[in-house]
Amino acid sequence: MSALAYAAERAVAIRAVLAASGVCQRVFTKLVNGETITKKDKSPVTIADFSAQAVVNTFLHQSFPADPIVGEEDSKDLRGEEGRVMREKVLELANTGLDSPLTEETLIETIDRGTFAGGPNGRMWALDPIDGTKGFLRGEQFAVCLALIVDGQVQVGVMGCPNLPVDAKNQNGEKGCLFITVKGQGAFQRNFSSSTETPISMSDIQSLADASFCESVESGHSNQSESAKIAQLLGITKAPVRMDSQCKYCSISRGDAEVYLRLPVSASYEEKIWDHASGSLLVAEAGGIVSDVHGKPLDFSKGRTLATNSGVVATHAEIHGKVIEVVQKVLFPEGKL
Ligand SMILES: Nc1ncnc2c1ncn2[C@@H]1O[C@H](COP(=O)(O)O)[C@@H](O)[C@H]1OP(=O)(O)O
Ligand SMILES: [Mg+2]
Ligand SMILES: [Mg+2]
Ligand SMILES: [Mg+2]
Repeated sequence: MSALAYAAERAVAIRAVLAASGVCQRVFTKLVNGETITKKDKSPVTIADFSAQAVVNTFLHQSFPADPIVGEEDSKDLRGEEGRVMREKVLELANTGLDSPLTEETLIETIDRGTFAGGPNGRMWALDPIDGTKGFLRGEQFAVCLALIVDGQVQVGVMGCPNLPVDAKNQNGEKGCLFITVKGQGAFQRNFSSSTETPISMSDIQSLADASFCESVESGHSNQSESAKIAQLLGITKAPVRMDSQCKYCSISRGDAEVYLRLPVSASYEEKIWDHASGSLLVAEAGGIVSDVHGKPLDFSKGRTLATNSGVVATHAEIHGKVIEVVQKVLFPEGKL
């Protein structure tokens, strides 16, 4: 029997994401204010973001040394005397997730392997070492997200969600789950505590009146007043589930909610490929459709951002057309684009 496509990449991605998730979990209880830097775009970054990127990049380099990486973080804030305190903490933390320790020098080099510009040709990994840093800092949802993109198509996606209950019906039960997908091979969940994988699929509700939708906690990331109007027009009566990070893609993929809306807040913000690559393949493999607000597929071949897309609409395949129709009506009432 021939091995399944991308079996090696899948296995390495799982090991890398589990190791990086462990690093994030270990640091959480020890984080203090001074260990958070505010980036140029006003978003926070912590020692855990840098360390998780170093850990994943190390695993990728060991197994696929020729593959470029599009990673969110770079080492700028860790360099020189100014970055010394942060650099030492990142090094110590990253090495808790690695068998062969990095040095200060190899740490910087490893993090900066994530600076690839992306594009339409060949293999590349897209990495968000912590997606939803604000959720991470609040002790709520965040995800370590890794995807393999080949010629602009996402082929493998693995997401680690340390704070996500393994069963949404038991919010106080075990937490920490991994979501795994390979194009054409389905969507799976396993718990951090076991290697048994369970197939997952979206819920195929017949009536939108029974549906619930999820969206960002941050009103600056998604237009929540417009999503409320859309929900009302669709006949959705349940309150939205607000959650940080690509855990939203994971939640709808296993049927916790039916619709994920991410409506543009400003025309100038371009979504990053690492924020959507793994999650969008998971939803597609679980029976859903992911598009932008115009119904256009997300295009991962344009560089580090989804430059030709606007927002995200992810739903079960059966209701996607209807949801896009209403999204268009609310966002573009005059039919203007
Ligand atoms: N202005 C913005 N609009 C949309 N998304 C943003 C914006 N600023 C940062 N993000 C990114 O949105 C994602 C969080 O989405 P959500 O709000 O759905 O949890 C993160 O990837 C976050 O980056 P980061 O990875 O640094 O946390
Ligand atoms: Mg960030
Ligand atoms: Mg992110
Ligand atoms: Mg991030």
